[in-house]
Amino acid sequence: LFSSAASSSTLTHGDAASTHGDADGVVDVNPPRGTRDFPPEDMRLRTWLFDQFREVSRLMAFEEVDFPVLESEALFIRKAGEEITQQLYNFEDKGGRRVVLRPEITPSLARLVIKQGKSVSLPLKWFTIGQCWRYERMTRGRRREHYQWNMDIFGVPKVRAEAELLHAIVLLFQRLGITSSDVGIRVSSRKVLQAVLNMYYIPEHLFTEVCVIVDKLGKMTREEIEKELVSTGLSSEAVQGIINVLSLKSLSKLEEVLGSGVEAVADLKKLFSFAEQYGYADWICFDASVVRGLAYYTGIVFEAFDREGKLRAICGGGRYDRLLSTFGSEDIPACGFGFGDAVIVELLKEKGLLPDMSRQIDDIVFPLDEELEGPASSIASSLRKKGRSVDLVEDKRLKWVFKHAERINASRLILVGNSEWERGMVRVKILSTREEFEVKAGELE
Ligand SMILES: CC(=O)Nc1cnc2ccccc2c1
Repeated sequence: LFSSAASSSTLTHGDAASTHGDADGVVDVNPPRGTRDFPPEDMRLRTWLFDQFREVSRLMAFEEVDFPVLESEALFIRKAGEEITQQLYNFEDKGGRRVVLRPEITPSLARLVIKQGKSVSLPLKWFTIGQCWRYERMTRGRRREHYQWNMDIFGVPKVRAEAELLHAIVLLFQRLGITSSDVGIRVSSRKVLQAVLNMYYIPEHLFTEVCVIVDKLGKMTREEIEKELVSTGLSSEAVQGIINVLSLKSLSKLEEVLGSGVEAVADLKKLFSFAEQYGYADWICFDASVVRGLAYYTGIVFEAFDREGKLRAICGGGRYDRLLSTFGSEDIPACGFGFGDAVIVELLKEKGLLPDMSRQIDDIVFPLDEELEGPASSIASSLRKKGRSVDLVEDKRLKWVFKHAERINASRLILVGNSEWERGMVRVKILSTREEFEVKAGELE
């Protein structure tokens, strides 16, 4: 989905002195820094991907919802030091209101659930595909926007909700031709970290902060993580305890460390047994280092990764049972995931799985001279009413039309010529077989 907006091409107006644009009247044709245009070919790929998101949402019986990209800043002010809240695309509008271009979707979902209040019956299964924004100093040249598919379940406290979400993710990968040898999904629970902090009598209020720090494992060295953890006031033995547990990759080892009967272990065991029943067990693996970087997760968390380790996380999510109370409402148990539009396309390119994105049109209708433009239009109109996509072409030489027909993969070329039209006929050329014949204009379909 990357459009080649690299060159700083500029558009010169006919009248260089045009009023809008820069001093010398030229307009920069590139979109704002960190954003993309979607010219037709890129848009066909994006539409194809979003159609896959929609089809999986339909299979899972989720309902589509939507929200403004613009939200109150208050929805995203959190104190846990997450990267996403330190890069808010925020500003003050002309009414003096603090607003943001949303960096994520979940808070908007929570807002709507609260707003709908008593009028919705639980469980709710909602999905949306929406653009999200961040404002980064351009030092890193990264994108400032991307599109995310979000699937969320409200009102199901047990891990069968997470099992449903994982099924949606696996269904999506399978639809794209990705297998469990290409991609895995690391699964853990924040209750693992909670249990460790309890073992070291660490106060509850440090939990979220520790999660955000630990999420940087893999992006920062172990020493840096330890330093950050110590700076929150943790004892060095607590830090060692955390680091050790986070390196665990087997549930039985985890049970040895945390003891049996710990909720985290029970949840994960149940989830892995559900995975067997769904038939996606070979897609998931326990990995205690998965915590995800969002402050509000409270339970199971997961992220999909490419097994070659070349790319960033493909998608991720988890349980967030306490988010609504941070907005002053009664809590409703919830879990969900976000699936971005960028990494998945890089993966498809890597695996040679990008679909053929060429155009396809049913018919080209072409009047062979000017006074036949009227009849050509009536033919185009009747074909379109029958559901045929018609490209009505005029003011072109026949040679161009044949080239154009190939370029847009037209199935038929319908030529409206004088000699045929006088007899109420048109000439039809089937472009795949080259066969050509005359048809009564009224019998075209
Ligand atoms: C790979 C990519 O484009 N990431 C990306 C791009 N824009 C964002 C904007 C908001 C939040 C996360 C974002 C993440």
